[in-house]
Amino acid sequence: MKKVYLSLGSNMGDTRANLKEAMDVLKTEMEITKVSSFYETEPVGYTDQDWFLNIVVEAYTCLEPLELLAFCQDVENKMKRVKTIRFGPRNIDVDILLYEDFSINQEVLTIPHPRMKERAFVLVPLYEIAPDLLIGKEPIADILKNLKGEQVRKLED
Ligand SMILES: Nc1ncnc2c1ncn2[C@@H]1O[C@H](COP(=O)(O)OP(=O)(O)OP(=O)(O)O)[C@@H](O)[C@H]1O
Ligand SMILES: Nc1nc2c(c(=O)[nH]1)N=C(CO)CN2
Repeated sequence: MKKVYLSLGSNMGDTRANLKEAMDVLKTEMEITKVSSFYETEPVGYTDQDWFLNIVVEAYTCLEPLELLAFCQDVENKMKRVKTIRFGPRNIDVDILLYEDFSINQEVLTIPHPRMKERAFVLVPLYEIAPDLLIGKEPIADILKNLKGEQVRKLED
């Protein structure tokens, strides 16, 4: 089993229900061992849209990296992903952040996720569940300290 971190986001429809449904489908191929709090987050990339609800999960899976990518896309397809423009509104988005200490740099799959170090909506929930994590060789705490990211608000349970 390989340890992975995934980012889930939604800003259309019942966003909390969408994230929960995505986790239920993910559980068919992985054991989810940690789930961050839910965070309301300012949109990044394309700002004229509703705030997102984001979480990060830690999970263990037998899927190889490209199988995991295809499975994340299956989850989105199963939920009939509505997606408009790049970085725009969507009912569900499932991205691979990290896969053990594996790295790959292809257009179809880049790990670590190519934009994760600039995104508070990824780093803040990730830090909550994995404060000692290294991203590449850098401690997540150091990356977060220097981040001038978008606003994120942790929701209480
Ligand atoms: N680590 C990764 N996780 C998920 N998709 C990836 C990853 N690396 C590359 N991709 C590729 O990115 C493509 C676009 O993914 P997607 O539609 O989710 O982008 P986006 O959500 O608009 O932007 P972003 O990736 O910045 O969140 C996918 O088809 C996939 O092949
Ligand atoms: N706050 C926030 N902004 C985003 C998000 C997301 O999940 N949260 N996903 C995007 C997909 O490209 C683009 N912008």
